[in-house]
Amino acid sequence: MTPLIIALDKMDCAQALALADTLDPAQCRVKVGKEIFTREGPAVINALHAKGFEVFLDLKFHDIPHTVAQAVEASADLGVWMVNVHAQGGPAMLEAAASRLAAGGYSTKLIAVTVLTSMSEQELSHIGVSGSLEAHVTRLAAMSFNAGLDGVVCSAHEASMIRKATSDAFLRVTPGIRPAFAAKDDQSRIMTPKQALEAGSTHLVIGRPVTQAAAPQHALEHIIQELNE
Ligand SMILES: O=C(O)c1cc(=O)[nH]c(=O)n1[C@@H]1O[C@H](COP(=O)(O)O)[C@@H](O)[C@H]1O
Repeated sequence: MTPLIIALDKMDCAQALALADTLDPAQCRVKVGKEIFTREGPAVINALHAKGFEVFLDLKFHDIPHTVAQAVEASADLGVWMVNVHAQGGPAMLEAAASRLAAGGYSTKLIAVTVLTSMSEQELSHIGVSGSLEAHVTRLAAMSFNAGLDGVVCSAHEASMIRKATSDAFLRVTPGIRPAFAAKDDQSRIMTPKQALEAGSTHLVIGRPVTQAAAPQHALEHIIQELNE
């Protein structure tokens, strides 16, 4: 199955579905995030499922364990392929979420955001995290692995380190992907799709380079071509 996940950001339901119509569910999965889900709710997920897409619901839950377990279960009830939480919520929160999905027999994958790809080491120090960014990401990834999650969201720069600290099967979902033809935007720790897979990513989250392109399907095909070169 394809490693590509296209982030449907900054859109309403009609725009997201129009964009999805230009994409091929055999070539990518789609990610529904806070902006569109807050506007449109589960209807957008149902519509994307009806078009044959597997959906990553990216709401990055971060709350007390009980609340997050309930929210993750509610997401799984929507039939989504993947859902995420913030690893910074701590081991009890992560374990509550993972064990709730396991107890319910859900196949929805649960992953945790380590350190956002927009953050630099300097910014991390502003929120009181001392030491290297890599060490912090690895610590959060190991914690997520031990709590029974399926993987993490991280920068491709950290993917190989995380694989070593966890397992090959532990998913490394990496945003901050910028094909050779695209602008960096607000992302800080970026890589091209090909570099990211070579560096140990299992899945690539790509938003603006595809969604803001004049011809999104053409941009997606360009990325697939870059991957195959
Ligand atoms: O969880 C995410 O998907 C995520 C985590 C992270 O650390 N950085 C990050 O950029 N993302 C998401 O990945 C997508 C990246 O979009 P582009 O920067 O437009 O490619 C956005 O939907 C972000 O919300």
